[in-house]
Amino acid sequence: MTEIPEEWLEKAILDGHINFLDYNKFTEPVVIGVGGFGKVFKYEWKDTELSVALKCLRVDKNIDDKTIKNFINELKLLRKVSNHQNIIAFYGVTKDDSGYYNLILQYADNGTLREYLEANIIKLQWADKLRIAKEIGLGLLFLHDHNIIHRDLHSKNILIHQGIPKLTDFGLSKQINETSMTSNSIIHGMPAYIEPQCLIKQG
Ligand SMILES: Nc1ncnc2c1ncn2[C@@H]1O[C@H](COP(=O)(O)OP(=O)(O)OP(=O)(O)O)[C@@H](O)[C@H]1O
Repeated sequence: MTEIPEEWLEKAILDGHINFLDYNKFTEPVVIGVGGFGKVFKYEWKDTELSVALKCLRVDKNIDDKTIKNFINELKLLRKVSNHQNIIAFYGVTKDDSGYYNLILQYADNGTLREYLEANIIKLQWADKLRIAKEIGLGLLFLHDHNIIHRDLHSKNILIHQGIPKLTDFGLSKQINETSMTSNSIIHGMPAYIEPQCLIKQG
């Protein structure tokens, strides 16, 4: 049966599978980035004193089904794995004043790994770099233990919060099961980070 992504989301909220939070719980929006789904804002979450990142799915007439599917895919996978220290925390969804759904994510205060390395390259010791590499590995291991492959891992999809790496951006990720193991040969992700073997096999 074909699943209509937005209907799936509404049903999951209604059935209590996804935490839905009132948009008025979030204050002081600041734009922090723009991604495939739309703008990303930093907000302060009243009641918790946490900063959060709201990732908006801007559904206008130009949006394609693939973008909505990636958004829902990210949400489904985050639900399963976001309780690991090296994966961005996922708190639920909200609907903004324009009626758009937003993912509510932990705010990473040091930005992306790429930005963090650029800003701290002189200060960082080998021990820090090794710890970061090890923690990225732990995040990946946790994904793989849940049969999830990220498929778009690069330095802009790893965020740093208080010096700790957090894997993010699961839009292209995939839950592996027996049927999908053999059937998918499409290449995804940022070209510079794609495993060379994948390109050879395509040739
Ligand atoms: N949780 C977060 N904490 C801090 N900054 C974030 C967070 N999520 C996203 N950002 C910022 O917003 C930018 C865009 O994020 P997003 O994940 O939507 O897009 P992307 O990875 O650039 O694009 P795409 O979704 O198309 O792969 C990031 O590069 C980062 O700078």
